[in-house]
Amino acid sequence: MLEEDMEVAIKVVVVGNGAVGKSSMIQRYCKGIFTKDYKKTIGVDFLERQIQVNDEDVRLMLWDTAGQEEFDAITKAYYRGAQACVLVFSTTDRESFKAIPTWKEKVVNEVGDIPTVLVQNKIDLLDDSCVKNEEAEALAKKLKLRFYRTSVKEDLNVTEVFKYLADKYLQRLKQQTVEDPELVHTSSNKIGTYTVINNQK
Ligand SMILES: Nc1nc2c(ncn2[C@@H]2O[C@H](COP(=O)(O)OP(=O)(O)OP(=O)(O)O)[C@@H](O)[C@H]2O)c(=O)[nH]1
Repeated sequence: MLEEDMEVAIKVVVVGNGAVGKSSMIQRYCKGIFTKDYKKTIGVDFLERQIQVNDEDVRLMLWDTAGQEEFDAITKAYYRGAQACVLVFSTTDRESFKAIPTWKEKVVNEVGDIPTVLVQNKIDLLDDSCVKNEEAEALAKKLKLRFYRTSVKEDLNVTEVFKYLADKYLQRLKQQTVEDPELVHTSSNKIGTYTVINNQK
């Protein structure tokens, strides 16, 4: 245990081009639902889910950021304080794959090196794939990221993505606590208060 009765809250940002399935992934994970309707995310929205990782209570706050460039100014501010990141591209959208390094850079520029995964979503549409397996794996290797293939529609691998991030974050937190016992009392792992400017869908 890190500390008796303490709940660790992790701010996770889910980023990537528009329509790759970011909102759907968060909805699937937090609410257990999937809808076929596409509604462009305006600005930022968040949902949360509580899980147990190695007997530790963890609250994941999943921040849904708009994939459209026009909302860049708003979303950038929301990367701040992020403790983990999901970089998403779609199996059927080559541009979304090509944009991954840029998304990673944007997050790193704001918050530095945080636990991050690369996700290829819409794996149920593999017949219409625009990205070869080897390419995706090579990118993950190049960026030194754990790689997951998901289908939010068919509920494949979504839980694993967030479990991995929570695990990785806790490992880092424990490591930091060993190195600096005071750190566990700082705001970095407490439940923060964030202001949602605009959570319209
Ligand atoms: N076939 C299939 N469709 C999916 C999957 N995940 C999401 N979709 C669909 O893809 C479309 C876009 O999904 P969203 O979750 O709105 O995408 P987004 O990345 O949040 O888009 P922005 O809000 O513009 O950034 C919707 O019609 C979803 O139903 C999947 O795994 N398989």
